Amino acid sequence: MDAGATADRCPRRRVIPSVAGMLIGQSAPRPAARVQQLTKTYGSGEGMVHALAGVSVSIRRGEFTAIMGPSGSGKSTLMHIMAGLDAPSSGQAWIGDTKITGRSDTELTVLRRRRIGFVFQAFNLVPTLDALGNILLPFDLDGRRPTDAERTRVDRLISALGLSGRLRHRPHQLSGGQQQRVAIARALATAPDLVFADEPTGNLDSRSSRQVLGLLAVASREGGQSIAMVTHDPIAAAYADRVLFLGDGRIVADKPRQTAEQIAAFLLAAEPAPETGSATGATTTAATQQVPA
Ligand SMILES: Nc1ncnc2c1ncn2[C@@H]1O[C@H](COP(=O)(O)OP(=O)(O)OP(=O)(O)O)[C@@H](O)[C@H]1O
Repeated sequence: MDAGATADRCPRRRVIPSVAGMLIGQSAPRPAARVQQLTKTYGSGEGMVHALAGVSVSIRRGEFTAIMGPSGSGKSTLMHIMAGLDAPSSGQAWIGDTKITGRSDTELTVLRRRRIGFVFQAFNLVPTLDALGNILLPFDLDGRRPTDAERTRVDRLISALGLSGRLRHRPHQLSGGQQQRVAIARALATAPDLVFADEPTGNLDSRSSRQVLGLLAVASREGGQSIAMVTHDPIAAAYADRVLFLGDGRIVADKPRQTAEQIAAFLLAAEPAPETGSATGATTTAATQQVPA
């Protein structure tokens, strides 16, 4: 683990000399995560799939980034490699200043536990723990109890997510949406530097979705947390500061905050052509073009 683990939260100020010899402070926050020339190939021969075909991109610190694209475009693969849950076929990945490609499973487990929060489609809740036990699990796994300030923060999350009346329920006693909200509270409980969320609103009604997206937006805007969220939903992506679009395992567009209508229009224009003829099994999109990191 590198020494930058705690320092990463506080972007260093890069000092550059002006022409007059004065020193001008310029904020140059390092990215929360980045990948370079990432490829991921599954299978071989005729069945080979290029899930990622040379992706270079950064998740900026303190920003809420949405990752969109057609089904099979590589969104989950990219997120899993960025989070150290999967290894690329080639290329490199960093979390903060820590290069994660080539690290051992043990090192990656500690890194994830300390610095990353996860919300996945399959909630990954522990069936034998009640909702509160699941929410507090990151502290248990780190071998410590929450501080008073952390407990206050957790209580606020529980209340904001409407879970106060469900804390003693085990996952099988909760609805899908409630389980999803428990997973979100757990992901944000330790205020990790970086939160990866894969379709976090996939199982939620529109009111719960707004609550969750609002929480993620506040976590980045006020808490300085960096959020990377995979979503198919233009309304969800409209909460983000930045929207990355994937197609054919490549970044095809990188846009600042968009309205849901702008996002939907872009997705429509990028829909796969009827006859793709792709040899790789990946889809060809009208808007496919590599965008530099
Ligand atoms: N374990 C695997 N074995 C073989 N192929 C895989 C595997 N995981 C993913 N793929 C393939 O890699 C490509 C990218 O998959 P990925 O799950 O990253 O796409 P996605 O954009 O997240 O899709 P969706 O929106 O449907 O979840 C797809 O063609 C998929 O079939």
